[in-house]
Amino acid sequence: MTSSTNKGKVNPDLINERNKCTFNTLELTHLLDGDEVKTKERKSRESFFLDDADLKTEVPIEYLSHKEKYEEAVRKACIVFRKVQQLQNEGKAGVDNYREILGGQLGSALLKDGHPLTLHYVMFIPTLMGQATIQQQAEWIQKAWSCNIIGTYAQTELGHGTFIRGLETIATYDPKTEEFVLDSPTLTSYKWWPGGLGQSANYAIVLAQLYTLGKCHGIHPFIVQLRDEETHEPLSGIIIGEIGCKLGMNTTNNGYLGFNKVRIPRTNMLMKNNQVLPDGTYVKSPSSKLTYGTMIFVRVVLVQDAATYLKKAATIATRYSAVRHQSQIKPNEPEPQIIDFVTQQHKLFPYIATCFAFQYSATWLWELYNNVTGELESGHLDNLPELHAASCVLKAVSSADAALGVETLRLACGGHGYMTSSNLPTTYGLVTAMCTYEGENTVLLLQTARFLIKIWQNKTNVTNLPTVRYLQNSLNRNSPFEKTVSWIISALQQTATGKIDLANRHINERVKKGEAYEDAWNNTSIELVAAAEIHGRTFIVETFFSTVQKLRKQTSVELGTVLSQILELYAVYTILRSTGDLLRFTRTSSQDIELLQGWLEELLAAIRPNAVGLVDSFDMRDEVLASTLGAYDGNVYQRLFEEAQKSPLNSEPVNKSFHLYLKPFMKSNL
Ligand SMILES: CCCCCCCCCCCCCCCCCCCCCC(=O)SCCNC(=O)CCNC(=O)[C@H](O)C(C)(C)COP(=O)(O)OP(=O)(O)OC[C@H]1O[C@@H](n2cnc3c(N)ncnc32)[C@H](O)[C@@H]1OP(=O)(O)O
Ligand SMILES: Cc1cc2nc3c(=O)[nH]c(=O)nc-3n(C[C@H](O)[C@H](O)[C@H](O)COP(=O)(O)OP(=O)(O)OC[C@H]3O[C@@H](n4cnc5c(N)ncnc54)[C@H](O)[C@@H]3O)c2cc1C
Repeated sequence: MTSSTNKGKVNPDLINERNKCTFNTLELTHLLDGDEVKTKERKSRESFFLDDADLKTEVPIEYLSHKEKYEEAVRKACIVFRKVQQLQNEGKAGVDNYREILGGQLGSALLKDGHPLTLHYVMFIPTLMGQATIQQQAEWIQKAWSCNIIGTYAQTELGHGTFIRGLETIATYDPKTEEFVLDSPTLTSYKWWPGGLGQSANYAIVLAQLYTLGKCHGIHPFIVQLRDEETHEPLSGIIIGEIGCKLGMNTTNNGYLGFNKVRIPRTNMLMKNNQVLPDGTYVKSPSSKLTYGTMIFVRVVLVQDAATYLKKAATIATRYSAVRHQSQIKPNEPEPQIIDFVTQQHKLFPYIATCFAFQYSATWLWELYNNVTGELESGHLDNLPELHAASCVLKAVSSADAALGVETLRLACGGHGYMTSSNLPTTYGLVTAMCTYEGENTVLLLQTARFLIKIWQNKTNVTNLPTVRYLQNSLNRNSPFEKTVSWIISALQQTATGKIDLANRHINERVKKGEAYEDAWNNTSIELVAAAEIHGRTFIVETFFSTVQKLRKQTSVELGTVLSQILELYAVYTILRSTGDLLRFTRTSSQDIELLQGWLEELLAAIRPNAVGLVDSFDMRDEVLASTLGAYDGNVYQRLFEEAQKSPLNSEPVNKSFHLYLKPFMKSNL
């Protein structure tokens, strides 16, 4: 295995685990990357960034002040972006590469607590590409690609993040000067949160309520210059700053922004979808939701990012569990590796399986996204609702499970998992943010529920809608328990259908009793969210199943067996999370649940010899893991001790506070 960059002696427990592994880890690495060539390319990109001496930080960032953290992050971000441009010029920077460079793989290795310029690539450029006219793209895109301007995406305000129709920033068209006047009429209308906005970006896409000829037309995107291109001073009428410390992502430079009657040319409204003509006439696009396109794009790419962060945490916790010994299983026997406790396996292995499950759903979603955006370009909007519903539920489920997974894996490392040097707390900070940004998860699940209920109520023909095809006939499917993934999928589908049907009945009952439909919806929303969630999980299991079926045709028998085991584990674990619903909505009996539990335990035992091999296959370099507990060589205790020496408190034998406070306190008597 080549993932190690650390030349230290490998811990004997890990050597033993690697010797036990029943499959070729390199074969799995290639499969996860796509093929051998892609693995080689990824590794060469990793070296290109990680071996650059200028991108290393001497002092752990945790010991820097807030300001120093930011300054160090900008220093590195500029080097990273320069290198990205170099890749671009060599034609080596596709979306997958940006994903690595900005997300959980390389991004979080280079800038551990967030990148102050990410929004430039993740939302600013994609919005220009998706919402600007050809002429506007000619004006802005090149400047943005070459980073002559750095942008962000300024949508959320102090008062509104979710309900974007309620945004208060105003852009009023003045036909006399052919300009828009941007204004923040209230404190709650100040933009609040955009990444890089504080001190980094000099441009932003600003979402504002458009007024022309006295009429409001809802929110629209505008490109707005915020700072002077030479001095970086805020332009006249721009009130700007950083929002302060957060649970995590403390180097992303999230900012606030207010406008005091700031004028921008008419041509700075992004007009691919809707237009304002010079005389102020408003020309409407076929769908008002096209303005929301960048949000869909980011939700889609986040599913892969959730998988990547989970891979990182799973690698750290699994390797640590192999080298950590504690307690006794039988008296007078040596202390076992903690990975031999079945409860520990239950914390680790389902999340290893989840990494695969999310990666395969992310690939599926990315393909759907490309197909549907291609159709949108030629004016076909038919598949947009399904893309929106699928991206909402997959973003919500993957980020929620990744956050829960990272926290579970942190707990699985006991006290040492609480050290920032384990990198699990910082990873949690990055992942839990995903549950909120780009659409708060409950809100997104309700969007998917809206789609599901609409289909259920209207008895829509679902033949051509892959994510909901199962709704056609699964309500009354009552097959007896079989120890197969197909049975689990069928039972999950039946459960999801039952929950959708029940939520729908409850809405109808409430309406019949005289409630307004919207109140009935709100009063049924606990059930609606639960229905959407199980619908999402069902889809993830189904996609995992069909992917493994395909992959098994090309893998060795040994790897094929392991892939089937982790698929089964993910499926059984998922269905057991819904035991209550299974008993309610299918003919599953209490004995069947016992059989499922037995199956889960068998799978944990079957996967045990390959656990380290599986996470080794993720092939995350030590610099990517950045963890005292997760390094390839497993030298956990040396690393913990070495990292502790970096604490500034250890640089002198006696701290001045002893003389200032402790000693007088200890010597004085009341
Ligand atoms: C450059 C090259 C490429 C390289 C790039 C490569 C990149 C790779 C990078 C990889 C590393 C990643 C690193 C990450 C770093 C972190 C970055 C952090 C970023 C964080 C940024 C943010 O955080 S940025 C703000 C996001 N802020 C939201 O996310 C607000 C949520 N809030 C709503 O999104 C709406 O407010 C909400 C609720 C829908 C209601 O909207 P609403 O009230 O208008 O609509 P209604 O509910 O009334 O629904 C009315 C009808 O619209 C339908 N509909 C609604 N939305 C639709 C839609 N999008 N598309 C179609 N249809 C839609 C709906 O289905 C209904 O349809 P119907 O009527 O037929 O049923
Ligand atoms: C780290 C981070 C980075 C961000 N970056 C950006 C950025 O670059 N650009 C940008 O514009 N924004 C950004 N945001 C803002 C982000 O998109 C919003 O915070 C997010 O959309 C949630 O909106 P909110 O904060 O208004 O939450 P709220 O909507 O106020 O949510 C609070 C609670 O209300 C509930 N709730 C709200 N509406 C409903 C409803 N209709 N039904 C049921 N429950 C509801 C939610 O479920 C939640 O429990 C960022 C946020 C974070 C945390």
